[in-house]
Amino acid sequence: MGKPRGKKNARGGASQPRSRDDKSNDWNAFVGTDKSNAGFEEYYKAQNIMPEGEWEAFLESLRKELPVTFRVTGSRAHAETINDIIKNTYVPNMQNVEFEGKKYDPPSQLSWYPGSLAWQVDAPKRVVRKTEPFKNFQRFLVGETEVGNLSRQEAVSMIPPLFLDVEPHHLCLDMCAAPGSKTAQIIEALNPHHTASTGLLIANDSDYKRTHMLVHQTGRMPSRGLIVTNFDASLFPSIKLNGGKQLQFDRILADVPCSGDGTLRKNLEIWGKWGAADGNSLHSLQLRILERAMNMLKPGGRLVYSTCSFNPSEDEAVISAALNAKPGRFHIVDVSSELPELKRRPGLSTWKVGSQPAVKDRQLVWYETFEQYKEAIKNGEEKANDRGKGLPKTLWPPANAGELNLERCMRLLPHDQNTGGFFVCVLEKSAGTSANDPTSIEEATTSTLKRPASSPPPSSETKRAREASPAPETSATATPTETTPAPTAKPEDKKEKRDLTFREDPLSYVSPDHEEVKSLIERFKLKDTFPRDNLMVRNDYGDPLRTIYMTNPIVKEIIQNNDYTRLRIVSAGVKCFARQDSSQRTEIRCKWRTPADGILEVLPHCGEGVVLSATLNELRTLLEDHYPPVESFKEGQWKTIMTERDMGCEIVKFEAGSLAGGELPLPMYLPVWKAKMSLSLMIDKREKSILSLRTFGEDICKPPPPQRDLNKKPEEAGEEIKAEGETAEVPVTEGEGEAGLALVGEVAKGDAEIKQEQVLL
Ligand SMILES: C[S@@+](CC[C@H](N)C(=O)[O-])C[C@H]1O[C@@H](n2cnc3c(N)ncnc32)[C@H](O)[C@@H]1O
Repeated sequence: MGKPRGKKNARGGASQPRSRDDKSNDWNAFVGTDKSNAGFEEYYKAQNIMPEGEWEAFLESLRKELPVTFRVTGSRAHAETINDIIKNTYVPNMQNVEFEGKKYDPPSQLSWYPGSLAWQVDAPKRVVRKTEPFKNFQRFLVGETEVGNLSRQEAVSMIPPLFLDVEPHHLCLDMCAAPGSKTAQIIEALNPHHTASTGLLIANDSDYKRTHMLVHQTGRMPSRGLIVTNFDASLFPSIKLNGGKQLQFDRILADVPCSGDGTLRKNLEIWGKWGAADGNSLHSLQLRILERAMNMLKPGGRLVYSTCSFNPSEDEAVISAALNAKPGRFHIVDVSSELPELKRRPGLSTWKVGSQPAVKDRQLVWYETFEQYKEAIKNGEEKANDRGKGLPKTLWPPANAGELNLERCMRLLPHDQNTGGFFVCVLEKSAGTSANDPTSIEEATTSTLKRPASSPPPSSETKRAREASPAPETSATATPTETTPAPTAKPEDKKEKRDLTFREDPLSYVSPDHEEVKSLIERFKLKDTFPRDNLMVRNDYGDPLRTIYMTNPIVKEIIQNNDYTRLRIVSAGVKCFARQDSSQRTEIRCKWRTPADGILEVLPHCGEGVVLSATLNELRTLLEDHYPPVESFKEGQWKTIMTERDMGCEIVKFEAGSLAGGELPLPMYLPVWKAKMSLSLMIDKREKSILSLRTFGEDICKPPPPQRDLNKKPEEAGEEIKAEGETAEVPVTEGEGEAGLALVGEVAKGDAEIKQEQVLL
């Protein structure tokens, strides 16, 4: 089976290859420009996805604007507090909102969502834009989403991870993960109280650019147990562990690319493009992804298969074909008692297969059986190809469909609870199943050679590491020195050949005795709990050059037993320390700061007196000026402490409360850089502005002074001299937008593409 062709649609699948402009298909004669599509109606009426009497309600619901829904991100210590703010501050203010003579309800909680942590806003966008209470609420939503306390997500899309039933020790795989909303839910489940999880999540997507969306998205919910990979999920490689063991997953989510007709309420273009061929052509890829997932699942493990398509050819047909490919080894789990308030429809045990040949009227042709279809091909009545492929036999209901418990699958219909459409099936592997499944397609699917080269050039970290370190051939035998320590011992010698088409930076672990690690331990008074042997860098030689990531032991085991290019690892762990470029570098004992992303990971290991307390007075000054002199702060404990502190990074806890014209509902941890005479809040300017708006109701941040070329003298660079000959220290992050903002314990990242998907209301 080939990859879907044509442009990608909202669900990452192939879109209708025949475009609206394809005159030969007489498109406009077939498809209305309004929200209707005769082929869609004919197809789904025939499928009996609901009783006939409900058809009009179904269509009517599909034509309505989809309500905005969002989750309070579950693993935050402050989730309840955020939920209470919505419930007790905003909702009461949104009673009795009237617009153009009509009353609109305030946001309501989704009854089926655990802990009532998910919300729905029914008011249409224009009401939100034009009425003060909703406008205020929107500002709150945008701010909290930016900092990662809320996550905008379609209600039905929240469902699959809930049925995955993830526990903190689980080894999980999210096969088609981008942009990452379900990935975030799995991370939350792995880290329920933001404790260091022993579990693993590999978040994978075949689209390289989208893996970077994943990296940004998961930056809001950093996890030491996270790896992001870039693979065709149907070819996902086997992963080696210590002692030659092979990794098997406790939980796998296969949220596969699909035709996406369940998203008709928000992707209106689907009304014009829908065709039965879309679902038919995706079936085989979906099946291969599901079968690959089945092979990698631990006996007794759970696998959730989901699509946002109503189409049985992408849903029940895939499930039954996969079950029949492994008779007796998997069963569909009866989850009718889980999430009892969630209305769902049972899966179908029989369905129809329709073909839409590329002829003028795009008439649907039904084929009762595969044999009938073959006969039609033979007689020349049907082209041998639907999208050039021919329909696979597995599209038709198998003879044993009635025995597979397909009714345990769930179809979410829009008119049941005012949502989009979705299909979810929970599968479990029998506990007695052999780990090495004899029908495993592993051998045939693990070769990275099959993957086209599509990687970007190496990043600056790699280049820098290559410049700073000996060439790989010689480094293996080089004697370790202070500055280029040997990589930590690996359990086995890596014999795998590198896939040179994959050009992300390598990963290696820093020696726990490295001088830079010692400087971190000294600066942050890191306790014995600090996982100093789990510090990873993005170069081959264990050199902490710019960024240090923290991983957990299972991630380390994977990285040390598998060539990173074979696994196509885009990122791993949490960015915990970033080197601070500074004009005063030589005088600074510890040249590392904690980026806001990683602050929560470092926090539990910090010794007494490391975390400094501050108020909104200090925050105001730090936001107003990029490098406020210590002098400029009000007299008090903060100023006294700051005057005495060594240069370097401080972790500051800004206490909750109302002060200085601002309000902070929850405490917030942020990194502050202490220079000789001045301070600097170490978040990027965009995040400063967001924080300012959120806390002080206005953007109080002055524009940053021009960045100084550190190779030039201040006077050459035209730099402002701050005080007593001290030059302003330009906080050099790894690119604007990279620094996160750890508010209420979590982080946010800027990413234009994610923003597009996440624009609230
Ligand atoms: C429905 S979206 C996934 C949505 C995601 N699970 C979420 O909740 O944010 C499908 C994703 O599958 C990816 N995809 C398409 N074909 C794939 C393949 N063969 N292997 C892995 N991912 C694939 C697309 O790039 C797209 O990001």
